[in-house]
Amino acid sequence: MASEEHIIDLPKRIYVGNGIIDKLHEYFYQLNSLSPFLIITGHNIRKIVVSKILDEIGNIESNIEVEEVEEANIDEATRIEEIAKKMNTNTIIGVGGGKSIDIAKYTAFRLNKDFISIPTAPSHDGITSPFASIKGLGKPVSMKAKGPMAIIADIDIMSSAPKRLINAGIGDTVGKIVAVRDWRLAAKLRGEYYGDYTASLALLSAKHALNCTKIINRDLKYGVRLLTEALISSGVAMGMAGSTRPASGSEHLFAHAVEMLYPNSALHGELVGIGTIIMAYIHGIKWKEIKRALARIGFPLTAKELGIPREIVIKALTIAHTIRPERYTILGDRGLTWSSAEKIAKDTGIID
Ligand SMILES: NC(=O)C1=CN([C@@H]2O[C@H](COP(=O)(O)OP(=O)(O)OC[C@H]3O[C@@H](n4cnc5c(N)ncnc54)[C@H](OP(=O)(O)O)[C@@H]3O)[C@@H](O)[C@H]2O)C=CC1
Ligand SMILES: O=C(CO)COP(=O)(O)O
Ligand SMILES: [Zn+2]
Repeated sequence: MASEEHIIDLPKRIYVGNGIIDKLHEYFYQLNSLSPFLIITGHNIRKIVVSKILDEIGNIESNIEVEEVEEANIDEATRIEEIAKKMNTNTIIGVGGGKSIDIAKYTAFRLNKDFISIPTAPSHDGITSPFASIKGLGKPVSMKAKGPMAIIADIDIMSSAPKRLINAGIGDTVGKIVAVRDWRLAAKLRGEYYGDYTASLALLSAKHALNCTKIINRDLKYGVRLLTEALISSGVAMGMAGSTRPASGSEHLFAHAVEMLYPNSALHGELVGIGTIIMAYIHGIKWKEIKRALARIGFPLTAKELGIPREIVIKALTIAHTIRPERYTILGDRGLTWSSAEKIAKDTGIID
């Protein structure tokens, strides 16, 4: 069965390297980026990174505004959209983690402006993807947004992010092992279109993330570079598929369910990592190997370590299948019962 027609949304340029934030002015010139610029960032990143960006481009290009966001939710998105309209911006730049990047790309999509992605942590694969997770829009899953015209990934900055954020990026990426399995299952059982090429690309990212767990403890910068490339590539897979299907299956449904029931308790990638172990167990694939790899980097592997009550884990497993019923996964249409969810969470060591 052929997929529906869709536009493949890919970045024009990807800059990756050490200390490249100092070359920003040159890159903006190469990209022919149009001012006024609106920079979307978070409170911490404004101090650590945006000040450097302003030093680099601000003295030449004075037409810049900086706005901090607290959460990727619809209220913040609406506020930023009003600001962007008022200043008549042409280019929206997301500088930070997934939250700032998502608000930037969502606003750029709404107003049909250019979007530039400047990640400061390798914590999620939204760096490249033309999708954004905005809370308060009804469902906790991502929606269409603007893909970046360019990505500027400074490995020095990304390596200086807290270890927890780097580990979260590995968690988000190993999740593709399950996402692709779910997709294949949907193709077999439901006749859904399965994109072999984009699935392979997502799996390649997961393979590199697993490999990263052997490298990152002894060579942080090389490990972060490898991980960043895997995250970018996973975003490309989503852009090519025209959906998050290659990158999000039942492991993400579990993460979304926990986030709904117990908001802001853990990072997105941490929940995806736990979800991957659980769903790999249900699929009957290498869940122990994934768990061992994550243990190597000090990834939180229990609900206790994440500060999430065991009942939330079990409840999340029982409702995960209801979050995106149109996307078939190993959880099927009926999901897990309380007792089976409890057994699986115990067998995988996520709860006592
Ligand atoms: N669109 C997509 O396809 C995807 C979207 N996502 C979304 O991304 C979000 C998760 O992103 P994540 O990055 O984990 O979380 P956040 O963007 O919330 O960032 C977490 C924290 O890390 C801080 N931070 C970022 N970089 C650094 C750094 N270099 N040094 C010190 N602190 C830093 C941020 O600071 P500050 O407060 O200043 O920003 C923030 O406080 C979720 O909302 C998720 O849904 C995830 C995957 C894919
Ligand atoms: O987080 C994502 C991919 O890593 C996006 O997935 P969702 O479409 O489930 O929000
Ligand atoms: Zn994710």
